[in-house]
Amino acid sequence: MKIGIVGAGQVGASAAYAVALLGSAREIVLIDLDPALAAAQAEDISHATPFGSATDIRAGEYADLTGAEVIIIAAGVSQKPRETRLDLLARNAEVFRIVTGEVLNHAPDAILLIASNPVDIMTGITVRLTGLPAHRVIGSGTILDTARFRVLLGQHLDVDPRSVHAYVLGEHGDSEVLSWSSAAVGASIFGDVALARGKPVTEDVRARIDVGVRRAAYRIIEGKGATYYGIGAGLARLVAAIGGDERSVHSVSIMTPEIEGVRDVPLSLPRILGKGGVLGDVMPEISAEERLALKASAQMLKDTLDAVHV
Ligand SMILES: NC(=O)C1=CN([C@@H]2O[C@H](COP(=O)(O)OP(=O)(O)OC[C@H]3O[C@@H](n4cnc5c(N)ncnc54)[C@H](O)[C@@H]3O)[C@@H](O)[C@H]2O)C=CC1
Ligand SMILES: CC(=O)C(=O)O
Repeated sequence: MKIGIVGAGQVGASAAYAVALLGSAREIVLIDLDPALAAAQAEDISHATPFGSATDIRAGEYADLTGAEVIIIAAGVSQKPRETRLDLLARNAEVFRIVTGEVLNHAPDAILLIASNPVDIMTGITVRLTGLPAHRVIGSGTILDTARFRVLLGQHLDVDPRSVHAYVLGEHGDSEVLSWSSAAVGASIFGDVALARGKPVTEDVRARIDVGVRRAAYRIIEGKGATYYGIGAGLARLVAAIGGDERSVHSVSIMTPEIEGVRDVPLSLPRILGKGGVLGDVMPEISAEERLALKASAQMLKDTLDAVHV
């Protein structure tokens, strides 16, 4: 499969590196406003391929996207310390006006994977700008928050996070909803396993893990200026799910007709991914408190998107 990545900065390059190691695509084209950066990233990552997979990676122009089945958009500005994701909206909306037009001209049939922040709003804006159906414009949404949640839940129980099934719903951002009520280890309820293993989910444990997930980006950006390895691996995983027509479940963001009474809103729910993009939703049973939080997150995202004029 051929894929394109627009934005060859830290996130775009990390995604390309992860795709090359996982072997989730045969060919990668990297595009950036700064062609020298794209060329340098492509050359550097190509030197990893003998250790990973037979992936051809090169820098290119928009015309080189012809035939790409998936295009990751990671172009634009990123948060500086103390900025929120929503603070990036006006600047990245301008970038997307240019980028989406070029992408559509050269790869009208591609599935778009949006990574730029605020990712839910950028996903909604991309649907508006391109007119593509919702299932083909997929924001990485809460894949990273879900991964952070699973890591911390796994650490709490000393269990492999791949055996922890838990989702973060709603916004990829401050209003996100950690669904504790639907969290599971293997096929058992997380809280029951925690109790049985002598590590109950107390208020303190919940608060520590909530901050660990919700504030992760702020902590990492304070420490090293940006986050990129986690999302890079997550994007490569989504590419594999689509390219391999896996029908695996990931918490990604798409324009959603209705959730908790809020209509036409971009947000994350667990969804089935395959060749055509999003093939369906797998909404977990969640508590009344989580439903209220999800409604508030959805309403905030809807109000923010409605206020954008593109
Ligand atoms: N969805 C998620 O979970 C995450 C999203 N992000 C977001 O990803 C985005 C990229 O972050 P980084 O890679 O760290 O930033 P970066 O600054 O390292 O890279 C952004 C790249 O976009 C390029 N660019 C800007 N305008 C462009 C245009 N018109 N056409 C083509 N390329 C253009 C820049 O030249 C730059 O190389 C940010 O919005 C950031 O907030 C970051 C981490 C996680
Ligand atoms: C930057 C960002 O969105 C994150 O690391 O979650």
